[in-house]
Amino acid sequence: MIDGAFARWLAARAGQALSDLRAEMGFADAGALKSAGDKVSHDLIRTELARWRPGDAVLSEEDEGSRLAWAAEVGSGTLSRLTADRVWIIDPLDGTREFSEEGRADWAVHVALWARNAPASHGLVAGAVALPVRHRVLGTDVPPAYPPMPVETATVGDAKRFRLAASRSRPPVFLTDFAEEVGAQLVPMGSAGAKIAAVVTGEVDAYVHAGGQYEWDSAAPVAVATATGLHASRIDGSALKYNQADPRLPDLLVCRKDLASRLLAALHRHCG
Ligand SMILES: Nc1ncnc2c1ncn2[C@@H]1O[C@H](COP(=O)(O)O)[C@@H](OP(=O)(O)O)[C@H]1O
Ligand SMILES: [Mg+2]
Repeated sequence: MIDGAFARWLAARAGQALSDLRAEMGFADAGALKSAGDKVSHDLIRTELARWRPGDAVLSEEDEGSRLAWAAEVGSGTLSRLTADRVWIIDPLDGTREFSEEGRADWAVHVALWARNAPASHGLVAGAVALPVRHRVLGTDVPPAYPPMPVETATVGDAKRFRLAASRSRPPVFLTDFAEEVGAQLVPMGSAGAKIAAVVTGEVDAYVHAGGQYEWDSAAPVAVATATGLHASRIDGSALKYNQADPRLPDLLVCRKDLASRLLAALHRHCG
């Protein structure tokens, strides 16, 4: 199976396991549901990668020391992903908080493949984002149409207003001022994958994040977004880089290409 189709299959399987877990455990103990979700999805993805892509390295949010490995291991040269030609960058459950809240659909499974000799600047050659509650998997194997087809926003009252997705729990500090300047209506949402998927499908026009994130939070959705033709970059306009020694990737902008220069200029004024 080619990598894009494999990523779709894997994200869908993990998403199904997470939906089953939610149905089994219910929502009475949010902490237990979050921990079980992270573990069930991580274990499933790790097992299938070991079985079907045994020669590839893996960077998963749920690996022990995933956030700190760069500090401890880079010096000793033991971090195998840094010399590997192919690295799967995985967030087994993005939007863990929302996963544990009944009725919410803004959580996702991220599966991305980084390759050393990739033509794209970010190095991502395949990716899939599963949105289990929506029974949808977005993937690079069948990139969604570009430009996105905006959905009806009539219920919001101002259908033409620019819609900007941002974290509902940790939005950038400059977000309110920035939104005001660009005339955007804020759409708070959980999960980086769900927010980038909302840009891909046209539910929102852009997603801005700053203040902290890791490679696994954005790799798969950025792979899909760029495969469709969307703009994805750091908020200073520089390229998103993956499989770096330090997996922190604290900010990003995803939007249609025609909006990018205006939004980057405004971002520069607010945080440059
Ligand atoms: N300031 C921050 N520092 C580190 N991670 C952050 C962050 N803000 C958001 N994230 C991570 O980015 C993902 C999307 O966040 P949000 O829902 O707030 O937009 C979440 O991933 P996980 O759910 O996989 O932990 C969250 O942990
Ligand atoms: Mg995440």
